[in-house]
Amino acid sequence: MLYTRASEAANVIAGRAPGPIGAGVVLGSGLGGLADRLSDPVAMPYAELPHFPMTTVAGHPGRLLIGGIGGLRVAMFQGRFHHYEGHDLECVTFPIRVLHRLGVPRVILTAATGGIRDDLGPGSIVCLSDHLNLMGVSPLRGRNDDRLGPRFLDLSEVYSSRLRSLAREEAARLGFVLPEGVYACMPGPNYETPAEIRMLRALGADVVGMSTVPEAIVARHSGLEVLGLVIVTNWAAGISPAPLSHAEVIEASLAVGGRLADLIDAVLRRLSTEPDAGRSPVPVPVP
Ligand SMILES: O=P(O)(O)O[C@@H]1C[C@H](O)[C@@H](CO)O1
Ligand code: HPA
Repeated sequence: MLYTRASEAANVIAGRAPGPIGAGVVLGSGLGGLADRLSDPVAMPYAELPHFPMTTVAGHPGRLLIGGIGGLRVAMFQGRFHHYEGHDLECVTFPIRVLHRLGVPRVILTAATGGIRDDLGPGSIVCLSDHLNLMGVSPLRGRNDDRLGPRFLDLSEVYSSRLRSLAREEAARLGFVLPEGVYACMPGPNYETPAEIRMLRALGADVVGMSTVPEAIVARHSGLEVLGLVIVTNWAAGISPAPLSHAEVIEASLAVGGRLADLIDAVLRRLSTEPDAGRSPVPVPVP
């Protein structure tokens, strides 16, 4: 059962890195370098954690690091699972269920994306205001376990307006404007066609990717606050003058990753000053 598996993984993690954790961060393609900001990190390869699958995509090393950033203990997933790798969405979102069982109150989701809106070219950092789930399935499909969250979940505000304005303020302090945008989640692994990008633009999408949305839905199901910060690594298909490639995505992520790391670092330091910063000495023992 998912609840039991997530609890077992949480128990092992809490045993190896005891103490409350104030935030989780999921690092997207080529963004793993953010983990270098952690002080005194404890590294746990996914292979050493119960029920974790293996990552298979370049730029997703596959380990969990727990360490400090400005007074806050943070759990960083250096590598995520994607639906297109063949994992079902329960598996893709397992790290979020584990954060919930660890009692972590919020998660920052990061990703590489293609830019659709005219002002969101390569190198842009975008704060997600909403999403379009075009994967064709919800990660909440199947029997609901009420211990994990409600059957029918309200998604009126997936991406916390409180965290969004905090991120905007911290970006301004760092000297740049943080635009907001709507993320369209496509199934992948192929990139989109130019006709699909025209469709996504007409639907109101600003950036496009192949992840993040299942994690965001499960995080809300679990009662976590969500902040989505993505980088634009390329113009989307049909807008880009050249064919798209994952090598280009990784290269662009590495180029902008430092600025995104500065922003996330600043947001986490700011959160560390909040009264509930290091919530919850769980995990709850497996029943
Ligand atoms: O894990 P993210 O969403 O950052 O990875 C993006 C989407 C695909 O996995 C890959 C395409 O280049 O990068
Ligand atoms: O153009 C893209 N499309 C989908 N996913 C992506 N991830 C990075 N760039 C893209």
